Amino acid sequence: MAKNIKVAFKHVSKEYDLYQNKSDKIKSLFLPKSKQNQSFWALRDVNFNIYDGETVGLIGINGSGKSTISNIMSGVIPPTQGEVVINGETSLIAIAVGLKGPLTGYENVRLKLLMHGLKTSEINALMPSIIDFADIGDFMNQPIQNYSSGMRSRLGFAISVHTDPDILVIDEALSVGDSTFYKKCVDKITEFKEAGRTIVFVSHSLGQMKGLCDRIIWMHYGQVREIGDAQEVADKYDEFVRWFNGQPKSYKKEYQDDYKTTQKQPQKVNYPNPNANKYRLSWFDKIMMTLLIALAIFFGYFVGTGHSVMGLFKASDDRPAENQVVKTATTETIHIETNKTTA
Ligand SMILES: Nc1ncnc2c1ncn2[C@@H]1O[C@H](COP(=O)(O)OP(=O)(O)OP(=O)(O)O)[C@@H](O)[C@H]1O
Repeated sequence: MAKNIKVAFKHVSKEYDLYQNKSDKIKSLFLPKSKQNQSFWALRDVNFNIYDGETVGLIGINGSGKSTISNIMSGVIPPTQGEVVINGETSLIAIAVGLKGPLTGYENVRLKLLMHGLKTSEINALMPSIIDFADIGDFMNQPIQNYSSGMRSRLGFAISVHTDPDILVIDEALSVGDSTFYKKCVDKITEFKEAGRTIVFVSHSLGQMKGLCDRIIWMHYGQVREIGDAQEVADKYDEFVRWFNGQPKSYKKEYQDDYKTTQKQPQKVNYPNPNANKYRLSWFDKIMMTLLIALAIFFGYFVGTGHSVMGLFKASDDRPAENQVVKTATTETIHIETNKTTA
């Protein structure tokens, strides 16, 4: 029987612009691509399918593109080129994604579940179970910017598993929890697997990968190096890491620099993203953005300096003469001083 594809990456590439400063970033919205800064291809021509009910691991050294894939898969960022097909609803659990720092634990739960389309009554019904799973006590009332990474992960995991997703993407979220929480998460993942859900798992831990995954995708500097049986790919990756760690420092640097340089070079073959127009800014959007930025600077100036906007519209004759202003200020100062002395 043919397996149903849950996630398909077809010639997917992701380009990031390497900005020197914030103003470069704003300028890039308006400049043609040819005049912009250097770019970096975090993913190049990535192809894979993930099937219904599979648990697939993403492995690779730092910067190899694992989180870029998990973010594209979860709709957090768009691909630059190629096509991504997702058959179902994805829920991403990652330490740095999806939770809003200034909001409390409770507020984050409500916000995330509302975004998943749940009604208030459904959220209220799920709340006790989420609180129980996260097990962070009174911290539920605190803004999550005060949480440790383990606590964020607990809350993120608790929320995501209660959204009942078709595809669960877990990006390094297990690596920061303590062993009790880890066990709880693994039990939940096993429950998901047994229920036939699809899981994508990003981790640096080969032990976790071998224990939980059916297949592994090994990413290497933005490209797929191997896809296959979890045990086999994990062993090959382990062998590579051991080999690499055994190399002299100068060789390691040369190896890394060579790949990074290649990642800065333009694409040789371009595969269009069929959904690109969904993400592209139209000229209308650009004009509206310019107007909004101009208005923000305009009002920001008045808020920052304490001047009144109405002052702009006053006839110049109505404005007090310079010496008059000085006189008023002096009178006020004397008045305040007098009050202070009498008090
Ligand atoms: N916003 C960005 N702007 C520029 N480069 C970026 C951006 N985000 C990621 N990158 C680069 O893209 C590459 C892939 O990053 P990604 O976070 O996907 O790697 P990773 O495999 O998840 O790494 P790690 O194991 O360290 O989490 C890295 O070289 C990173 O520096």
